[in-house]
Amino acid sequence: MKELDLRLEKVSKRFGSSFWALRDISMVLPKGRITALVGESGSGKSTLGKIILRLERPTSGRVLLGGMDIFAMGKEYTRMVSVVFQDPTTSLNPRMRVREILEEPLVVHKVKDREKVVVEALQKVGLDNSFLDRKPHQLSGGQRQRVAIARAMALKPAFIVADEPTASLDASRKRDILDLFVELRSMGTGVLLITHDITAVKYTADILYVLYRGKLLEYGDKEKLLLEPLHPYTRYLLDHVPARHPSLRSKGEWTETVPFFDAACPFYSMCRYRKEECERSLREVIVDGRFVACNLY
Ligand SMILES: Nc1ncnc2c1ncn2[C@@H]1O[C@H](COP(=O)(O)OP(=O)(O)OP(=O)(O)O)[C@@H](O)[C@H]1O
Repeated sequence: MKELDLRLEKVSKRFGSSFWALRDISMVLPKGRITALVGESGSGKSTLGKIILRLERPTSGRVLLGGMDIFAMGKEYTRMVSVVFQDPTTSLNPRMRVREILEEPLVVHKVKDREKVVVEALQKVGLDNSFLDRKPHQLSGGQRQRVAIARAMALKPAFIVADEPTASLDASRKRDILDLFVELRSMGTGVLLITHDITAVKYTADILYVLYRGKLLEYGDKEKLLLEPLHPYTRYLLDHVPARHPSLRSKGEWTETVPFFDAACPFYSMCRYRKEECERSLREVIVDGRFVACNLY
């Protein structure tokens, strides 16, 4: 049987007539691994997540699950790939009780023994049965995100896309939620962790993809990448580990050394090491087992 992985093949996404939010993205999400996708605000992370969730269609390229085009698949796809959004306040229906929130996907997919599945899912995220009859406003932020994760886990999906799942939480709650993703990995689930938070990446991820202005600039084994980043943008990103959400940081950190224009390398105008050729062409190479798109290599 073909290995069950999620695979993006040269996925591009254009908004309007000329804005490319994603350019030629190829990536593989293995099962039982946490793959982190990092990049600053506006780099295209959420757009990529939405494409995997079939909420957006790529302008070109393909997304495959176990070799099948996901846009040709039926309802079974939503059973195999589920989602945890950033803000559980908006992603959970305020009128529903926890029981109904957890049951909803089970009803859609005609799962039997729903009560048992619901209770099990709740237990896995560390909440007891007393939560079943509560509504989202009766829960703390951390508990709401636990419920969102329980809902995502209930169908035992092969993959979970988590888009900034800890952004709305304080530091101690963050760690608890990240631990749940680590547990999901041990159960064989593949996780795509979309984040701007390098600390979360350090703590959980196995594989790291670095996205900048819609282009993958570097990816590979997390340990190697954090220890010895190759791309000047990855180095820049790690030197500026955000203490706060990007929207709250001072703009000064992002000074461009020349005005931005559409060079072959999207980091051209920020890069201290740029060469003349970076304006016209960008080399993509494998160095020490990882991918880097940079003319320095
Ligand atoms: N539906 C849309 N129509 C037009 N432009 C869009 C649309 N969705 C996203 N974009 C643009 O695409 C770019 C990438 O957006 P995206 O939300 O994917 O980035 P992101 O890396 O997730 O950022 P953030 O961390 O701020 O959510 C942005 O410039 C955004 O304005």
